[in-house]
Amino acid sequence: MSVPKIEMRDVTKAFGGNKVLDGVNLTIEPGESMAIIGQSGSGKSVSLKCILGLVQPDRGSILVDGEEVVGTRGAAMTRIRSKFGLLFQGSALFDSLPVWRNVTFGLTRGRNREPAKMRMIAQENLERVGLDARVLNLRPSELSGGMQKRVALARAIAPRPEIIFFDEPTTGLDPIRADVINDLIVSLVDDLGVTALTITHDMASARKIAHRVAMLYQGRIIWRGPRDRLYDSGNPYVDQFVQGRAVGPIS
Ligand SMILES: Nc1ncnc2c1ncn2[C@@H]1O[C@H](COP(=O)(O)OP(=O)(O)OP(=O)(O)O)[C@@H](O)[C@H]1O
Repeated sequence: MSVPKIEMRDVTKAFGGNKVLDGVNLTIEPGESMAIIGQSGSGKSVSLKCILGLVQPDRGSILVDGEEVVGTRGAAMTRIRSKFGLLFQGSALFDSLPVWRNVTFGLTRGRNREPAKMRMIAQENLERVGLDARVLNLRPSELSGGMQKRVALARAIAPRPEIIFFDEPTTGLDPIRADVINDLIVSLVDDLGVTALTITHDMASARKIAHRVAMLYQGRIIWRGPRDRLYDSGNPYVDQFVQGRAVGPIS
């Protein structure tokens, strides 16, 4: 078997007396698209930050291509992070910069390097997300929320990361625009052959984007399975959550 792209082993994290992760185990294979679902406050973002090396777990191990992330700093962590692309929840574009510089930000680290080449790279990545050259010189605030998401997607893929993290990719979009973004994510993941990890409470998005879904509850992964089992999991916690019922084992 190949080495998993990402492996979380018994990851535990508390903030003061609040035990947020209580032994999370999760394996994501190369080329796989995984979604973590769970209630607000269930620790989805904390799990993501642990993988990114932004939060240090109290216990456990996180391996990326077999390399330990926990406790890794400096140049070694920078090298691991160079494999990552991230689509933030609120798009997080810089409004002081035109679209093309936003898209190439990860390549130039904010410096104005080789503008002609960077504009070409921006244009190529914008085309991949269905935007044409007319947006290159616009400011993000001149775009709709759906277009801003596309620009943020173009920025996430521009450095050709091996792993892309999608943090609530459909938040703030109407259901139709959300579905357009879901479709785009599916085709980008397929075309670029990347590994993807999405955290979301949008079930339609999880079902569309992910090959497999894992549910976090009380600090543990209580269910994992293929996306077409999400509504047929046989797990009362998953059932209640995906159907959005107020009554059930989750109080
Ligand atoms: N830096 C921190 N310091 C203290 N507590 C934190 C910190 N980061 C997260 N928490 C706590 O950890 C818990 C889980 O938060 P997290 O943001 O991971 O939830 P989530 O599942 O991503 O929720 P949402 O869907 O609302 O984004 C919350 O109770 C939160 O208050």
